[in-house]
Amino acid sequence: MSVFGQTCLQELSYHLGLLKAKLAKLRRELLAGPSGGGGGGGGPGFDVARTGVASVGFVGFPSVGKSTLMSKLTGTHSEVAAYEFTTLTSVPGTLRLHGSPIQIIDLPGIIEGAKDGRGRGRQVIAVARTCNLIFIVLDVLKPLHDKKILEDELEGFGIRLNKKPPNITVKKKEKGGEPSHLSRICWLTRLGIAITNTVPLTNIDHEEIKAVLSEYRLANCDVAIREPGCTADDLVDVIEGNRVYIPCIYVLNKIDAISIEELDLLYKIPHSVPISSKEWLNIDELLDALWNALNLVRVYTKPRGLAPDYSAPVVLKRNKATVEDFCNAIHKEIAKQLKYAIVWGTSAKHSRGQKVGLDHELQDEDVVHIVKK
Ligand SMILES: Nc1nc2c(ncn2[C@@H]2O[C@H](COP(=O)(O)OP(=O)(O)OP(=O)(O)O)[C@@H](O)[C@H]2O)c(=O)[nH]1
Ligand SMILES: [K+]
Ligand SMILES: [Mg+2]
Repeated sequence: MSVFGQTCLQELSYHLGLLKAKLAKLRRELLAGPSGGGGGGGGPGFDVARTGVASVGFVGFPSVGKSTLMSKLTGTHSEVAAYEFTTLTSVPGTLRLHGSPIQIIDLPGIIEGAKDGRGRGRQVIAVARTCNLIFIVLDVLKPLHDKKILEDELEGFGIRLNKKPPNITVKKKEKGGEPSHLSRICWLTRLGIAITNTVPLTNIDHEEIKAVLSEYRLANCDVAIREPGCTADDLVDVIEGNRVYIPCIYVLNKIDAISIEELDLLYKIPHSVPISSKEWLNIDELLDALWNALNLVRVYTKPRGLAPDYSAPVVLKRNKATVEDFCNAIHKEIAKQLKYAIVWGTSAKHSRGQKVGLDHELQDEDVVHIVKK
């Protein structure tokens, strides 16, 4: 490629990075504006009293069958009707799955433009942001079109679906202040930026990185990228912070209204489960997917000389499942009184039980016996 071509490409990358960063900043300002934040878009936010070990929020267009599903799953009444916007506020219920109480939150339908204040969309998305799992409920007769719109609405509110936080760190260094607009060009030429990538970068280049950093006035910093697919949007996410990474299941409802051939095509959508909430079809698969996505760890307590109590597990989150977390879930004094614990199950080294301390990581269905000092 000619030197000229190379320079053009670099400039293009740079401008692209700049645009992405500017867009993210504008979006943040819009959300923080007078009608922004968790509330806005007319009326106060929904207050949901939290119960259970984890929560699942239902997001979808009106009349896709959210309330039908929620009512049947939990036995809690949530109005169902053929007209749109039947549900006007958040309606929580409890589903008991594998001995674990899980909060299911039915929400009003949202429409395109929800994140920008249309309808009660912002309140709905604000609740979804605090859930451990999101069900995007879709009508099988128009799933792909609606899916994209809903994803954009949630994205715009800082929610990242089925995604891990990007493996990028941006560390500010001490020296250097904010440049004025006039000195911007000189400033860019003497940037104190060090970029380290431990893997080849496929979706971002150094020009784009520099552009994003300059938009955020990060003149002196170390950037480390440790995964190949990172994009400028990922970098922006890391700098902006305030993003939430939530698993999502696409619930493709009303399969009773389509043919088997059409159903085969639907199965190709990643993270999706086709169901009929009205005819109660394929709900087992949905519950399995729900359980797996929540990534919970059930721990059974074993009192001295007795069999383990399998009816009431202590339920922990996968990355917060040490013996200490287990103790704290029972009573906040127990960890202090612990001499040691004996663990049986996947996390134990041998089947006759392993003696462990507070920092031992527990696995699903482990049995624990606490020995006090
Ligand atoms: N054919 C069919 N119809 C369904 C199914 N699930 C729900 N419906 C119907 O779809 C209509 C809307 O159901 P709702 O449960 O009120 O839908 P919603 O998503 O809660 O609606 P809003 O609260 O208005 O957003 C009702 O007439 C339901 O009977 C299904 O699996 N198959
Ligand atoms: K409805
Ligand atoms: Mg409803």
